[in-house]
Amino acid sequence: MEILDGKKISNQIKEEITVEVEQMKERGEKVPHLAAVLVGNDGASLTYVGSKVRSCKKIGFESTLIHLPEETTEEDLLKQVHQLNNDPAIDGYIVQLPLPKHIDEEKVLMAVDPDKDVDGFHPTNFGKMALDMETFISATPFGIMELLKRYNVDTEGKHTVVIGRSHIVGRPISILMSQKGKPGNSTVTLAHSRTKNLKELTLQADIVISALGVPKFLKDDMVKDGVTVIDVGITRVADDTKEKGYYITGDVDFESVSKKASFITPVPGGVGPMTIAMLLKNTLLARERHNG
Ligand SMILES: Nc1nc(=O)c2c([nH]1)NC[C@@H]1CN(c3ccc(C(=O)N[C@@H](CCC(=O)O)C(=O)O)cc3)C=[N+]21
Repeated sequence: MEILDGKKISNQIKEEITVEVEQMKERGEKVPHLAAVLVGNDGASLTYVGSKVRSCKKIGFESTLIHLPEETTEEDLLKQVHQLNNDPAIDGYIVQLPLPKHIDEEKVLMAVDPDKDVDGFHPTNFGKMALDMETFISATPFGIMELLKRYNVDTEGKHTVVIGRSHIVGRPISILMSQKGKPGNSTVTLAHSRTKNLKELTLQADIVISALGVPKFLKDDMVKDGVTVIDVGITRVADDTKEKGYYITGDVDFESVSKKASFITPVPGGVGPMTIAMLLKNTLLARERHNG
């Protein structure tokens, strides 16, 4: 069994980006500038956005955090989005999800300039991704593909079962895994909450990608020997004995499933840190495009 060490690989990627940023500086070019918009005070969102900003500092990017109150109106948020679209100093930005209930997420994501959409959530970028065109690929699926690539996990002709059909993980990763390329060329089954024979499917899977958000959902009796398991679920479980008041767990019952797996991602330290690294990678690509 080999651990797909997202923490380690994400640090490698960040080091690679740091070198590129230094070269940009030497050429007298502007360095990448990432902005993040956060509405409200969701604990997990604060952690992620904080971690993105810290990473920017570490690798030499400029960063801007726009923290708006929970009561921000949709209109005001859209104004902020247009401001970012029109600000030549900003290469790319993200609007952290989830947004408060009174704001129409789709409307906001549609307003983001596709050329600055380093999350790859805009329909233009999602469409390009689905059509094998060069574009910003959403950070989480991009991170999973990069992890498989760097560990040389063989996906060619293998059966991949994706659990979860979200727009930001399940749907795009099902497309990427089926595309031509390495990694890729996989036969994909996209399972979700209405799937009836899930266990039957996962037992056939060479690769299981779980993006469900249900702690310890995937058990060892649901997978075959030698399976590759990618755990995208990150759930905070309240626990007073922990310093932070919670612990983090994935969709996978790691202890039992890892005994059968040939490759497996841990939580924390797997897909999460890769997501941040690939967001930075997309921002670097945005800057390179703007530099021409
Ligand atoms: N516009 C937008 N883009 C996103 O990419 C986006 C988003 N909204 N909303 C929420 C999800 C989730 N997400 C994570 C990023 C890093 C970790 C991460 O670094 N996790 C650490 C643990 C961090 C912790 O302590 O909670 C780990 O798995 O090791 C997790 C999850 C990005 N997302």
